[in-house]
Amino acid sequence: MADTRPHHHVLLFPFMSKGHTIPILHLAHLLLRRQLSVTVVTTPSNLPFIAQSLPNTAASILQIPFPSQLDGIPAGIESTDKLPSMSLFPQFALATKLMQPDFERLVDNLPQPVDFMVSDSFLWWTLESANKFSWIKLTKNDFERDAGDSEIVIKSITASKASYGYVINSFYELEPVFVDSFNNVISNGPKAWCVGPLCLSKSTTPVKPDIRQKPNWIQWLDEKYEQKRSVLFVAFGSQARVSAEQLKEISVGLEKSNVSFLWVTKEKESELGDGFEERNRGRGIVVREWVDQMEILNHPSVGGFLSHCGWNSVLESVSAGVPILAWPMMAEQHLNARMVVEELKIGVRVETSNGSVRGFVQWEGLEKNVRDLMEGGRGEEVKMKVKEFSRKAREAMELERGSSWRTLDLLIKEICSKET
Ligand SMILES: O=c1ccn([C@@H]2O[C@H](COP(=O)(O)OP(=O)(O)O[C@H]3O[C@H](CO)[C@@H](O)[C@H](O)[C@H]3O)[C@@H](O)[C@H]2O)c(=O)[nH]1
Repeated sequence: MADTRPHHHVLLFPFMSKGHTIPILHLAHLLLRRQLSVTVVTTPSNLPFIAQSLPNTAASILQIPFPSQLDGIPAGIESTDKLPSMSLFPQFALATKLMQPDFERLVDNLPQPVDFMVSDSFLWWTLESANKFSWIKLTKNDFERDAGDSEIVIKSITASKASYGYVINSFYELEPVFVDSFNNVISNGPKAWCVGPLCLSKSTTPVKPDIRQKPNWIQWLDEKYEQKRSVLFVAFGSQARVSAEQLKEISVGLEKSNVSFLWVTKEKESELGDGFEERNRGRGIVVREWVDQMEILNHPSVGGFLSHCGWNSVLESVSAGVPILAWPMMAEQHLNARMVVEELKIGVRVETSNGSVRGFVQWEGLEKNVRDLMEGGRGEEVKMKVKEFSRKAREAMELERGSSWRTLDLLIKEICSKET
């Protein structure tokens, strides 16, 4: 007999920041593949990005307005990567609380009851909403070291600690010691559930053949592959802002290194140094559009990643088996970089002129580090190690057998059996 039980319904509410939204959308794919009903809540300007990331799926995407007339936040900005300055981040995050009445109204009117919600700890107030509806809330654990004891961090941590569990975008085999000690020693409350890397969440069986025109940077990478050139991919995520002085050092360092590079940046040519692109034509390419970073990292010509160590970028590089040149800039990226270089040994770290982890990076040091990664030296060692973790990442996500797949199954089972 056909199974006529209603599918469990999950509500996802990503924070309005690309680096926070993307992994939750990957989680949506994993839930949809298990036949769960998925509803994603967002704001009008963020809706197209979400819809584009969940094409041809049964997910429903609902919107609530983003608060207007906020002090210091220009009208129309609904995502942190569009903020004129990252110093406005706390105001932006705190303002999301104004969405609470609309959010609760939306939930009240959903056609299907919600079994559980996964939201972001920066939307700390959703825990309060969840409790009003007697829900169980899951959050991801994200400590912002730089933010110290700011109001938003305190709210976020308080809500996380009171949640049912932490959905962690990682896999057990990447950091078993940390997962075990967190679950068995550190946390006497919510447990960490490693269900990633979420960037590997989509089924590998293509639904239909890829008939799109390849973007010009992928065609460029194809050429480099034919020329047997190994390419350094350079990208600093969706939020990090690099100072004008630092940009110049990067462009000089890349130019002097003689290494092929693909640099994704929003900066104009004048910021990188006049004539930079012309002088490096053939050897390097600068891309100012939104790219498919996973597609680039998985291209066979990409041999290294100069990264700010945003956690998504780290996991994407691990999944693709690409070693990292770690240049942490803000938030928890310094911790991630230590993990990459010192614990996992899948990357090297950029040298700063004064030896401090937050110091200025001069082109001479960068040139040396780039060569070290791309032309042997430490490169070979870290390359072998990252390939090993890439294999383990894929195994963790294997249908029904992988550790992350099974962890998510267990989590769903545990929550859905509790509420009856
Ligand atoms: O042109 C682009 C630019 C970015 N990305 C994607 O955007 C995401 C960027 O995420 P991440 O590498 O984590 O960087 P941030 O956006 O800077 O991430 C923020 O959120 C992360 C997760 O909480 C934190 O680890 C970081 O410190 C914080 O800066 C990744 O999935 C990239 O693949 C693209 O696909 N195309």
